[in-house]
Amino acid sequence: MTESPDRIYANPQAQVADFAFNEDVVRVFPDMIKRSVPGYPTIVENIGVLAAQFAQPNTPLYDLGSSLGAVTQALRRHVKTHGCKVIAVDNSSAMVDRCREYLHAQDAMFQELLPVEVVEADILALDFQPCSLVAMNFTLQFVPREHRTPLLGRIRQALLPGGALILSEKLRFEDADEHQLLTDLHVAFKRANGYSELEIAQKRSALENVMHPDSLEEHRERLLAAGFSKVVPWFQCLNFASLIALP
Ligand SMILES: C[S@@+](CC[C@H](N)C(=O)[O-])C[C@H]1O[C@@H](n2cnc3c(N)ncnc32)[C@H](O)[C@@H]1O
Ligand SMILES: O=C(O)C(=O)C[C@]1(C(=O)O)C=C[C@@H](O)C=C1
Repeated sequence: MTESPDRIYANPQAQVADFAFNEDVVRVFPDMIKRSVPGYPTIVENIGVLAAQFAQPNTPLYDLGSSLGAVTQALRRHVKTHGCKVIAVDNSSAMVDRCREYLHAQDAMFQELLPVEVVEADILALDFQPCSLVAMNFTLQFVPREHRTPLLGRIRQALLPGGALILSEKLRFEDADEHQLLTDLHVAFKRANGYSELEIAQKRSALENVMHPDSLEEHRERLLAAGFSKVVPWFQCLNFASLIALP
């Protein structure tokens, strides 16, 4: 599949619109997320590896905010548990359409993959089935803050004993110096991946009203308040981290 380079913010814009997961973003998304999120390929692949340890026979695995299905594909590469299926959910119709195309291509290439259902829906309105794994890879940061604890509570209620939530997020840091250092290093990461100062600045302003990262401490407290018993960080690269939360 051809991968178009992300040039969305390459030219000066009189007014930078709020970031949206629309067709323009869909076209460049694989390139955009790899060049923007330090550790993204490692996180995605290892969500598959971790999921295989938690998946239980005859249960669904959720990929919430699935975008083009990168996590769903990793789940299908690694989870061999009998009777599992993946439910991939996203509320962007542009993402869902392209995700279905990618997954059909994967179906045609490999036999015996877990079945997948791609659902166009708001994860806040989802009726969760009892499940053994939920992955949210850089999705919760786009959910309005007041909806985060109730959503995590519903996920906790749906998780079967022995299951897990894998939650990846951009982090902010409570210590101002630490926050500044890791923000500067993230900018250096984007620069090293070929983004110009203009692209970095315009994307920052596009995300400002749309994406609201929390600190690791806030995540831990919220997950415990939502009923999870244990929160274990398993990955951090600069200001991006992934956690395992156990029911
Ligand atoms: C940064 S992307 C996720 C990347 C993807 N998980 C991956 O690993 O490639 C965030 C996704 O969450 C989706 N999203 C945001 N809020 C949502 C909601 N309330 N319900 C469903 N999907 C949502 C967006 O449409 C977008 O595709
Ligand atoms: O923080 C940034 O600058 C980002 O580009 C992050 C981020 C994300 O974490 O989801 C934001 C939007 C795109 O989906 C890709 C990456």
